[in-house]
Amino acid sequence: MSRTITVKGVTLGAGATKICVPMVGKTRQQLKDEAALMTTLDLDVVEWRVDFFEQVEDIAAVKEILMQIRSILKDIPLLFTFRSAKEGGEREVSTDFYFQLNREIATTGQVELIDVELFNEEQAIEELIEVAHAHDVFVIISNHDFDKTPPRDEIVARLKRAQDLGGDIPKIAVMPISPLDVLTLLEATYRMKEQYADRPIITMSMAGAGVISRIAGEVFGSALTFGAANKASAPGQVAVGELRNVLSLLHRNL
Ligand SMILES: O=C1C[C@@](O)(C(=O)O)C[C@@H](O)[C@@H]1O
Repeated sequence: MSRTITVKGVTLGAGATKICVPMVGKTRQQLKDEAALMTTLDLDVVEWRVDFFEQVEDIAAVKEILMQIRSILKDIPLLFTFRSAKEGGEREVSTDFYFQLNREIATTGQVELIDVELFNEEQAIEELIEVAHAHDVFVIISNHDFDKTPPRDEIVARLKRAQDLGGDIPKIAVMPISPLDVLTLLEATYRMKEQYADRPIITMSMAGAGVISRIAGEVFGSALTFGAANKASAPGQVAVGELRNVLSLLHRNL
């Protein structure tokens, strides 16, 4: 497995931490406007958080607007994410629908990456990865804890599990209760990167105290950070322009 992943000319896992900005529109019009806004920002990857879309349960409608988003974004790499309510997203759907949606989108040729949540049946995840890879789509395997920060070794274990399942990019987002929790996340990130990871990983500690983790990725080993345009998709995301300045500052001094 390669230590870096390159999508449409953007390399994750080498150099400065890259920036991903989520689109959180509810309606078709909002999504089209948001996609146009994305093309004006200094970002590397766009995430479509499809759980915000009011017609998400209609796969044909999702595909139709996806084509339009794709044509507006042109060559910007696109990550497709349905974030379930239990992991901080906007809604819950059946597991069958969740996998069907991801499977169908992975085969459209319109997205470069999909996000699949780790806490699902192993076989279903492996089957989805197979379909995605057959269509040259990379798979992020993610986990989110909006209530707390698990112990360091548990964070590392989840990232390892995502790697062992065959995810191209293991990812975890956790909530700090105290600033020490942010250190726990950073230490877990560094450990994973140094001792186990053979591919890029993404980690973040959320909310205000966690902001430091969203900018320090290049130091500790997180390949991608999420910044906000109009509306954040999770607590602690900083504005994309400011984010680039700080990431560049760190990069120049490393
Ligand atoms: O998983 C993540 C990370 C995130 O939760 C964050 O904390 O920045 C934001 C989500 O949109 C994305 O899917």
